[in-house]
Amino acid sequence: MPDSNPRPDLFDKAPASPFLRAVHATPVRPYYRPLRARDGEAVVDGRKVVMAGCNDYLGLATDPRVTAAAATALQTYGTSCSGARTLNGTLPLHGELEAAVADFLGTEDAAVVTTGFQANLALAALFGPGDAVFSDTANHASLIDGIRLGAAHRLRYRHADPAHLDRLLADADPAAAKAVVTDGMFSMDGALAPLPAVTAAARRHGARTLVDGAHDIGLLGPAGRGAAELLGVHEQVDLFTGTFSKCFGSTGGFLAGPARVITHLRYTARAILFSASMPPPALAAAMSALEISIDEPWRRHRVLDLASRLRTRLTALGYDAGPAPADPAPPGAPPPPGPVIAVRTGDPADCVRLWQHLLDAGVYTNPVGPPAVPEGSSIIRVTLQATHTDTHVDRIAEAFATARRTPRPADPALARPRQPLAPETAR
Ligand SMILES: Cc1ncc(COP(=O)(O)O)c(C=O)c1O
Repeated sequence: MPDSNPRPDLFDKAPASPFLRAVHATPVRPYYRPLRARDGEAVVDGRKVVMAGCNDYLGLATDPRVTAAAATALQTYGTSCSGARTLNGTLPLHGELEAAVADFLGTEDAAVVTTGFQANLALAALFGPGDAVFSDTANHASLIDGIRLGAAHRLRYRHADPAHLDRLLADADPAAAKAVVTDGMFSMDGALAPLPAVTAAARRHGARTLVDGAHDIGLLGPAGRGAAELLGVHEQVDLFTGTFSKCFGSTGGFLAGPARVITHLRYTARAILFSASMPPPALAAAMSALEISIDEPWRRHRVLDLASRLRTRLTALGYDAGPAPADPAPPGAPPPPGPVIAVRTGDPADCVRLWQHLLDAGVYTNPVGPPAVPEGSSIIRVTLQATHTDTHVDRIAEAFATARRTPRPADPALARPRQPLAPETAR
């Protein structure tokens, strides 16, 4: 007799999201594709293509100096510290990297942690009961999770909307300790947070400003210290988080700010206390890449120049390649200055069809749907690197041009009304 009332099974899960279901209804399989990337190119399925979907913006992850530093640390210290910093997972390299990060950002202290995601989870240790945290709706998932793990009241302000933030701050309990939390450069479309207005609103209401510089520290600003430096408010930011996995050719994360805060986090943040520390090769690679990024500013100038040229070309082809001027809403907000170009595509099937066309034409990109972008939207996320040649960029532009010329039932990537990328729902 079949069980008329079967018990639910935890393992019976529907495909993750409408976006993924729609993608899986097509023959295109864009995710978890094994590849090997180096110097602006990648080998995918045995074929060499232009790599336009990698966050190694400064091209340092395969730089021989960085890999040699990692190899030396590997030989000297082994593969792993096999434990957390507190007890048995601290090498001299951890302290040296922390000093270098603090020196670079001009903060009193810094703590390095195993990933950038964990750096943001560690923030939970700051957010106690009775506190209030104000979060941009387009913040990275790790920031959202760090806030959720904490005990503070969470209030979300509309993406890049400091007037909305200001209103929420004004309405909040005056007795609550407050923090405003935002990405510096938003990961999916490369738009800058309006940090001058955000930090001003925070100050007006006695709130601390916490900025995740995962995509912009090492890249933007006169000294490469990030979006806050570029926008002239580096000193107004109270605490930075970041990663070594994008500009700094490695893996790992950091928090940088006042010594008393960093000490508090070292002793209380569960993401630090209960996880094995950054491994030796990653530490040495990050240290080497940080030094190179400081010594070789041409890298950031080069990638920003290439991105600006490519963005112009894609827009001229008719693509909605951002910045959507309405996206970072505030008047006078600067356009995305960085190496992330979001080509808006709309329908998931069209998004992955365009992705497949680009790959067939020899260009690897990233198709992105919800929850990384708002429900109902999708993008082809194109990223550039300092190690790209002009020819690489020509090939990217040409692949997009041929997609435009390829007849297809109404190509939705073209001439589509601009859609803001700010998620309306929590991720
Ligand atoms: C804005 C932002 N913060 C944090 C992270 C997490 O960094 P990591 O990859 O080092 O865990 C990412 C990674 O994509 C990110 O984009």
